[in-house]
Amino acid sequence: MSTVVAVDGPSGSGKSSVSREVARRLGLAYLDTGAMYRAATWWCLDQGVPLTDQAAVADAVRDLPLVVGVDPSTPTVVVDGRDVGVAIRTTEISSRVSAVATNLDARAELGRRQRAVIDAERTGGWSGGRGVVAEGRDITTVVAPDADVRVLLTASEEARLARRARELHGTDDAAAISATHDQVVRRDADDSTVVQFQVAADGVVTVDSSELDLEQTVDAVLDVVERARAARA
Ligand SMILES: Nc1ncnc2c1ncn2[C@@H]1O[C@H](COP(=O)(O)OP(=O)(O)OP(=O)(O)O)[C@@H](O)[C@H]1O
Ligand SMILES: Nc1ccn([C@H]2C[C@H](O)[C@@H](COP(=O)(O)O)O2)c(=O)n1
Repeated sequence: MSTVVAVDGPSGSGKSSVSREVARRLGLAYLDTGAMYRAATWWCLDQGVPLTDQAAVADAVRDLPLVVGVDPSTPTVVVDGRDVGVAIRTTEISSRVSAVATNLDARAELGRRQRAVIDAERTGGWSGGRGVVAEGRDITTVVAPDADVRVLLTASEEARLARRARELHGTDDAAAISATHDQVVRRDADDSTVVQFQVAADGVVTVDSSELDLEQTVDAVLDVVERARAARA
């Protein structure tokens, strides 16, 4: 029986690192939906589409030539034949991606593609139909509300800022925290105007990683999956 695991949460809560490792350990596919929003943003900029032009962004996203690879050991993001795995992680993309993420037509198109990937992995696909861990902001609520396991991965703002600062600047001193504010707090505030990922919806299990390290957080999510599987058996 295949398993679909949906993970949402704010920036820096650990969704990507934790979901990828959970997928790897369970032999499931891994879908990073934030990477799709980032790829769409990269494409708009590459094509000279002004991010302030909502209709033009929606058109560009509808035609986005995107292929995502869902092997958790080597997830890939390819746009128009170009590997953009590194390019979509730049500060410029991080600071501009909310313009695409708050475009409702772009959300509809990317959500449709995400559902197609999840359905393919549920029934066949990369891991032979064993399932998928899909993470983002609206997977538990909009994209896959019917997932077998739904998790909201949270952490305090303080913990999330410190993690991102260490990742980007190698330190979590005051200057690094200040430089990270836009990528975590401002971005979440903008994204929250169109999607709810701060509070767990009904039936969604909250895992708070504020006081956990990465390994402990992976174990906590694996525990939620195991309990859901046991309840299903
Ligand atoms: N429980 C944890 N304890 C300490 N560090 C963690 C923990 N979880 C993740 N990290 C680290 O925090 C950073 C952010 O994690 P990650 O990119 O997985 O977050 P995210 O929720 O996917 O963020 P975003 O939505 O902005 O992409 C990474 O450097 C990661 O290694
Ligand atoms: N399901 C999703 C996934 C992502 N987003 C938005 C929110 C972020 O600003 C952006 C990039 O995500 P990240 O790579 O930082 O997780 O994409 C969304 O709105 N819905």
